Parts: sequence; structure tokens; C-alpha cells
Amino acid sequence: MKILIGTNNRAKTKAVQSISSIYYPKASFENKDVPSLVSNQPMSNEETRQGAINRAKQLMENSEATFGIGLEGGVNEMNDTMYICNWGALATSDGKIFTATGAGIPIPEEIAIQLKAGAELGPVMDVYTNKNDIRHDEGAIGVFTDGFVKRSDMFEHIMLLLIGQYELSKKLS
Ligand SMILES: O=P(O)(O)OP(=O)(O)OP(=O)(O)OC[C@H]1O[C@@H](n2cnc3c(O)ncnc32)[C@H](O)[C@@H]1O
Ligand SMILES: [Mg+2]
Repeated sequence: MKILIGTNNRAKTKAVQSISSIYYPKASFENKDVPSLVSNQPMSNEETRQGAINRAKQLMENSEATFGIGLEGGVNEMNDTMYICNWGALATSDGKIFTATGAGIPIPEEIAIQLKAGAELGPVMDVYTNKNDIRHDEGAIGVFTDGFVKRSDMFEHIMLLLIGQYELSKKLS
């Protein structure tokens, strides 16, 4: 079986490969950097979810793969607090779409202000931590949980939620 991954991000790729390999040990993987077709920095749950769905759907256009995975990070404001949000979508060869959302934690006000002014979380986090490419490693969630939950851990959980729904649908059909 073949699994398509809609990104070149290393944290996302690691999550898709590590979880899929447990359940589908013979799976092969291919990365395709499909566009999310939403803002570079999604600013709501709705927009972030749509980005994940758009990526998953595009992967399966003219493809013989078993399924395609779109993973998208964004932020969502609730009662004056900005939370990191994360969404995933699994699109199947027969046109089904499964979605799942991941963990969320608040981000500091000084970062929220910059995102509202149009900045992207990735570069803002690099300046904040004085590191490069945080988004490929522990991510903002890793920084703000003192490394307890890394960006790949969070997307691994989303992968379990997606594969679980997909496997249930196969049993029921
Ligand atoms: O190559 P793609 O798949 O687009 O990966 P990405 O890292 O850009 O990830 P998203 O598009 O899903 O995320 C939207 C924006 O939020 C940033 N971002 C999201 N989650 C983050 C995290 O945990 N740590 C740092 N930046 C994050 C990211 O760099 C983008 O600017
Ligand atoms: Mg991006």
C-alpha cells in the first residue's frame, strides 16, 4: 500500500510514518508539498481544518495511493486567549474524508499580538527561541510545554484518530 503525505515538514512526516508503520508495516510513503489553499497562518479552527482537508484531497487527485494525509497547524482565539490548534484529514481512494483535531494550548500574548499583525508562528517562534526551524522539530507546543509534548507527538495522536476512523469504516462497510 502507498500513503501520500501532503507536506515536506519533518515533524509532520515523522508522525505519519511512525504511526502508519505500526499498522501497515509494508506501507511505502511519498511526500508531496500540496498547498493548503488557506492562509499561510490559519487563524481559526475552521480555516485550519479546511487546510488539512484541501491538502488531503489534492493528494488523491489522479493517484493510486491507498490514502493521503493532510496535516495543518493554526491558531484559534477563544475568549481573548489564542490557542494553537492542529487538524488532520485522511482522504481515501474512494472519496471518503476523515478528520481529526489535536491538542491545543494557549500561546503568550506577545506572540498572539504578532500573529494578529500578520506574522507566521514558525518564524516568530524561531526569533522567540533563538533557534532555527522550530516548526520542523518540537514546535511551539514543545516550547510551551517544556518539551513534554512535541509537534510530532501531537500529530501522531491525530494520525491515530484518523487511522482509527478509517479502519472502523472498513469494518462497517
Ligand atoms: O510545510 P507545511 O506542511 O506547510 O508545514 P508548516 O510548518 O508551515 O505548518 P502549517 O502550514 O501547518 O502551519 C501554519 C503556520 O503555523 C506555523 N506553526 C504551526 N504550528 C507550529 C508549531 O508547533 N511550531 C512552530 N510553528 C508552527 C507554521 O510554521 C506556519 O507558519
Ligand atoms: Mg505551512
